[in-house]
Amino acid sequence: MEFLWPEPVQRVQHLAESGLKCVPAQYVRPAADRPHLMIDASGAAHAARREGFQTQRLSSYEGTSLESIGVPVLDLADWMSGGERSMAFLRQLKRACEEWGFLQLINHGMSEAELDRVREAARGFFHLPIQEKQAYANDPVSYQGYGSRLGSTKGAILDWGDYFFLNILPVASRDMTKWPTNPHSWRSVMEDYCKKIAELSRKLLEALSISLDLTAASTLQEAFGEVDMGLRINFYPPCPQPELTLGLSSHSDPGGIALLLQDPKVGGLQVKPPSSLEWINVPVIPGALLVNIGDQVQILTNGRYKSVEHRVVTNNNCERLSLVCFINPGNNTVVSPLPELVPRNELPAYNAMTFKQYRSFIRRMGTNGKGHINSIASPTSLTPKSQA
Ligand SMILES: O=C(O)CCC(=O)C(=O)O
Ligand SMILES: [Fe+2]
Repeated sequence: MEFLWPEPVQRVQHLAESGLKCVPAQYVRPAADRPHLMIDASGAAHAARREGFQTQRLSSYEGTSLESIGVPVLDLADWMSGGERSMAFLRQLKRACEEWGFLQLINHGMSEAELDRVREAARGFFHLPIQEKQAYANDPVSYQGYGSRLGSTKGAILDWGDYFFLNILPVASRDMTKWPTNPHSWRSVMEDYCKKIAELSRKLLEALSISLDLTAASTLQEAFGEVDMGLRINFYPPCPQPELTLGLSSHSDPGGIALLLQDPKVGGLQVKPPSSLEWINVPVIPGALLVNIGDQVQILTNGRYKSVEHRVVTNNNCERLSLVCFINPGNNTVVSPLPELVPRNELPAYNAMTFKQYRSFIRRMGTNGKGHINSIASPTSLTPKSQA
């Protein structure tokens, strides 16, 4: 049986390649959601740090100290080295998860050359002829394959981007008919990359649990059950009017944690941490992996570690590619705040539900800032201010 999207699917890449000068109406965001971009002398649009302030080049941060960039940078070699260095790592991790929900991870064990091979295979698929790609078209039930929208609400405003999504774990959830055979290296490169990311995510979950002082009987790993892992490759073509659209509209990731490999040359990711009223550009640190907290970890930690709103802005001259691995609780795992993290005499801040039920929000309704998680905040709890 075929499951259909509510409207015929347009591939954004092919719209962009058709040379249109204006963005079609269904991609135009309401004024309040439009990115603040600045146009430089050559006519190229860049994301502005703040409206009216100087343009920050997204692709180059030479001469900028990492501290002044914003999103904290953590060195996994500190965690692996033990002793005082790993204690310092835990303190930085805790702070990053409480204040930013995002961190840039360096020395994670994968070389830049290796990451480039992953990006190259991923990009190769999007540059295949359209007919070849259409054979992998996804549907709104499994989501696996080549896609161009999130959510199946008729008439929704669409994002200026295409993607490729696959279930990776458990292995039984894979639909191998959706795994590209072209480029030839695609399957082996992605399989190998996902294996390494899964291994890295186990280290991160362990560090996260220790940073929360969780006891061995009640770790995040335990609470996740059998991990569900997904891979999403995002492809954002150049956009003729980037000031009207978003490559990916504001959302927090529904799952546990996400490990994101940015395009090494083209920025576009912006985050809005709880203490900020403005969107902050996330710089590209070549070779780093971005790690971010998803809604399930916010729920499990009773709001202590935050999933943070993020979005992607487009530009008018460069395509952008990113790869995200989502590490989630098992589909049928019931997720609710860990009792150890709920203050005595307080009710849990969130209602319990399975991850599968939770994920159906974004799959049905699309991105919605932090609306999905806020909708399951328990009304009787003292919801932390930052989620209001
Ligand atoms: O492309 C990016 O940098 C972000 C992608 C993202 O947030 C997602 O796929 O959930
Ligand atoms: Fe995301």
